[in-house]
Amino acid sequence: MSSTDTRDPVLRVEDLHVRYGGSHILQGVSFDVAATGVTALLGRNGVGKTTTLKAILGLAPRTGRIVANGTEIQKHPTTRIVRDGIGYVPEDREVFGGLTVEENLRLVDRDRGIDAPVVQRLFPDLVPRRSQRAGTLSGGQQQMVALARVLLRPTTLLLVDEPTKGLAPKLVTEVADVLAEVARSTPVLLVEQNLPLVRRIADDVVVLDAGRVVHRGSAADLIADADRTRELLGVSMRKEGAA
Ligand SMILES: Nc1ncnc2c1ncn2[C@@H]1O[C@H](COP(=O)(O)OP(=O)(O)OP(=O)(O)O)[C@@H](O)[C@H]1O
Repeated sequence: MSSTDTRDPVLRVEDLHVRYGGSHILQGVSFDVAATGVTALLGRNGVGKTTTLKAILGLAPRTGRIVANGTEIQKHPTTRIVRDGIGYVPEDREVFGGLTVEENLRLVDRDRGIDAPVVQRLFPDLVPRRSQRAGTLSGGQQQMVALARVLLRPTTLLLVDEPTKGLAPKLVTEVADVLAEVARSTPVLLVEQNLPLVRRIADDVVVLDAGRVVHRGSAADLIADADRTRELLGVSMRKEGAA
């Protein structure tokens, strides 16, 4: 048996700092992302969640240690980090509204596009919409195009920033289902404000406050503790709350 534990994290972040000018945005953030399932990165508005994702990707000026798949990446440029398998779906989705679903996907995978097995398996709803302009899709379907575009490349870890922001409840559920399915094969670090969704699909949570980690643990345990959740996030779930 190798000494490598299958529970070794896919990502380890140690003492991550980000400064913008005189602002010290991340102040020594450390956490692991498990090699399976969904790890949710939570926190009130403006605490540094998006900055954490950008720092992992090299899109924010950072110091500290970041180990992905056993390799230190904190000195690598973004192009290499992405090429080595860290996928990123930013908050604004960035689909090309004037292009069809198929064209959006062919920009990444010229040969297979929507016919790629990963798209057929994870995003079957997109298949009959291959000739539809992406700008006319629902917000949930646009999110699926954005996810599919990233997953067309070999991905060992997927970073997803607030994928359900602004979506109607039914579409939130659709996106949650897709993310849960994605996470069966690719670990996900998810920034999300929707607690019912976090309870439904996340295994672990990391909570930031003012640029520091203030809580790490199981998603179910945190959300079951309404007082602690309210203390950390300013909101909590009623017991009967549903996703
Ligand atoms: N490029 C930048 N230059 C200067 N300050 C920035 C920059 N990007 C983010 N910030 C600041 O860093 C802090 C953290 O922002 P960030 O977007 O990471 O928070 P967040 O937790 O993702 O918030 P939200 O939930 O509102 O998206 C905020 O005070 C923000 O104004």
